[in-house]
Amino acid sequence: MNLKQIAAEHAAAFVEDGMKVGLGTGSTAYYAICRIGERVREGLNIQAVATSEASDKLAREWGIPIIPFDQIGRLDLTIDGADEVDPDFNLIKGGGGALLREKIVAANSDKLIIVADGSKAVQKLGKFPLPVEVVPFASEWTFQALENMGCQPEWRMDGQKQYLTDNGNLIADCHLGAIADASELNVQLNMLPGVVDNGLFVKMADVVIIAKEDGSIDELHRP
Ligand SMILES: O=C[C@H](O)[C@H](O)[C@H](O)COP(=O)(O)O
Repeated sequence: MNLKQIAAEHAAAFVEDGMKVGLGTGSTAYYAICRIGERVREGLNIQAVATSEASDKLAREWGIPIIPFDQIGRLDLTIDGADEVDPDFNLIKGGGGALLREKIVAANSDKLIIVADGSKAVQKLGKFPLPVEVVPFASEWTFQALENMGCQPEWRMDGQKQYLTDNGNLIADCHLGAIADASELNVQLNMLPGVVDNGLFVKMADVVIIAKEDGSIDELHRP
């Protein structure tokens, strides 16, 4: 079993009968969806929402009942991955482009459980380029505004074309280096007209599950 799978399967055990569950996106959340799917096939009764078209498809393949977001109500928990996790439970997410739906689903969850291998645990966020989701209208103007803020943005590409999120928006990956104040940066970015959201999840994670090189697991709970 690889480390992502170890962390994800540990988290899947948090899901109980009757729960409403948010399903994350990415190569770590993948294993959580598969494990939850196995449990559904064994008789676990849950309702779920997915944070991306890819996770929606995977969940349906496993037979996990997917409910439209606006019909499911408050979620008991969401299991998702992250690109970076700091000691204060702040995250960078969106390496897979799903940050907006992930943040909405996380905000609608009683508990956000983050699963990751040890490489994602950092002292300071920012080595991983911070994804910023930008509406296509006036996108070069927004890009310039990000540059003026010193964010060193770079459009995410999909071959020769600009990458498009599930919401039809663009992603500017911002090469920030160590982020001094994630909370302040989160607000500053989201105040820019044209920015839909960014990949900083400030104190949204409740539990962080890290699988380490030796196969052991750190299960950290936000105080
Ligand atoms: O947009 C994608 C998500 O935020 C992912 O959860 C994040 O990028 C981590 O992905 P992975 O588990 O593949 O490293």
